[in-house]
Amino acid sequence: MVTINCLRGVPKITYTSTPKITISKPVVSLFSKRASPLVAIVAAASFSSMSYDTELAAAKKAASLAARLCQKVQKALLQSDVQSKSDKSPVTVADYGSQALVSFVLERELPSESFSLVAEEDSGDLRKESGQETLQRITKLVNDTIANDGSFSVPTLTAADVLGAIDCGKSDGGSHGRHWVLDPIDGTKGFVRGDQYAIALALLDEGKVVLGVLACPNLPLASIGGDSRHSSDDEVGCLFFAKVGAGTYMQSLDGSSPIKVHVSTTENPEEASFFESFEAAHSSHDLSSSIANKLGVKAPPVRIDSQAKYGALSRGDGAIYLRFPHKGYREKIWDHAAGCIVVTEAGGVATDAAGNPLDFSKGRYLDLDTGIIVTNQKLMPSLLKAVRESLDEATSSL
Ligand SMILES: Nc1ncnc2c1ncn2[C@@H]1O[C@H](COP(=O)(O)O)[C@@H](O)[C@H]1OP(=O)(O)O
Ligand SMILES: [Mg+2]
Ligand SMILES: [Mg+2]
Ligand SMILES: [Mg+2]
Repeated sequence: MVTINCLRGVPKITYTSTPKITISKPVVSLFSKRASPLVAIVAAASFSSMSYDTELAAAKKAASLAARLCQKVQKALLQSDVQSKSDKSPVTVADYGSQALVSFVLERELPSESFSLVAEEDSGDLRKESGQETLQRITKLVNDTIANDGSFSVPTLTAADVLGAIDCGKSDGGSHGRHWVLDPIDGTKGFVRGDQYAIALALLDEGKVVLGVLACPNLPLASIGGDSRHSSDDEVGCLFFAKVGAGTYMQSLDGSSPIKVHVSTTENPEEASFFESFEAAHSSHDLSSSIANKLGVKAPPVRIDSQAKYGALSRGDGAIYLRFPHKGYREKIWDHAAGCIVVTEAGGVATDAAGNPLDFSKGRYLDLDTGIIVTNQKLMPSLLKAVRESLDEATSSL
């Protein structure tokens, strides 16, 4: 049985092997030219032989457009644009606007697809009386970005359309079918500070990440090597993309020709610089420092926000990424899905602290042992050993 869940009041179509088709809602959507059941059956039949080219093109377009919206907001960020969520983490008009735009673009560009989106933000706060001004600002940002792009002929979106597009991201994901996975702004704290952030979009098919796109508007096109700061002359704005079995590419967000990228091939930890979170509250800097010492890494850590770390690693700017959130924090799939395929298709390996591959099939959260480590194939065994020793020491000193 193949179940296609269409959100936003569009049809829920259920197929059984008979095939029996049930359409539980009328085919009505402002955005979609929805698939007929016949088209959907054909799509289901050719499921296993998909090349994901159309999906990748749609994902690149969605992330690039969202990046434009974010760049505009970051340039003139107002204090009133930043709010606090119930977990005390920040959210801005750009996080919401980016999520609405990506949701809108995917549905427009992939009209014959089932559409399930697992995304970070929800519209709860925007539906409150206190959220109305923010909602108007987001709606304007989304409409302005669509109008400036010029490739969609749609009526102006209403605030209700924008709320609906944001709430498409409520899917639970899982191991069956296809699910888009979105972090509309990964690294919101970096975004607010004027530093690095990423729009991270991936596609899961039967629980596996099959494509990923990372738009990193502030990441220099040239290597950031051992220094996360860059001069104002450096050209910035990178788009990384990867498809299962097809490698990882990078192009400028302005649309230069893509170049194939590869992780660092160094086997020598002394030459290997490592990335970690800018925010000490997101990852234990003490633990990474202990691991780096054991491994013999000489260079100081390169601290940058967001999945831009995975992008930079995929082109060999550094050789290791260490992430050890503090006790009680649960990693979400949208914080790693796109980055993971970008780095693995570039020849890297991403595992949890025990060396298990990251499993994106368990729903909205990653279920993992302690932390996330990323490096190349050659360095992974010695990195795992250093991680184990450092974790043992940290436990015995408690
Ligand atoms: N307390 C926390 N511990 C670890 N990661 C966090 C925490 N709070 C938010 N994050 C998420 O960590 C990621 C960025 O971390 P870093 O820049 O350190 O890699 C983001 O996905 C961010 O969410 P968000 O997407 O809301 O910015
Ligand atoms: Mg957040
Ligand atoms: Mg995030
Ligand atoms: Mg986010």
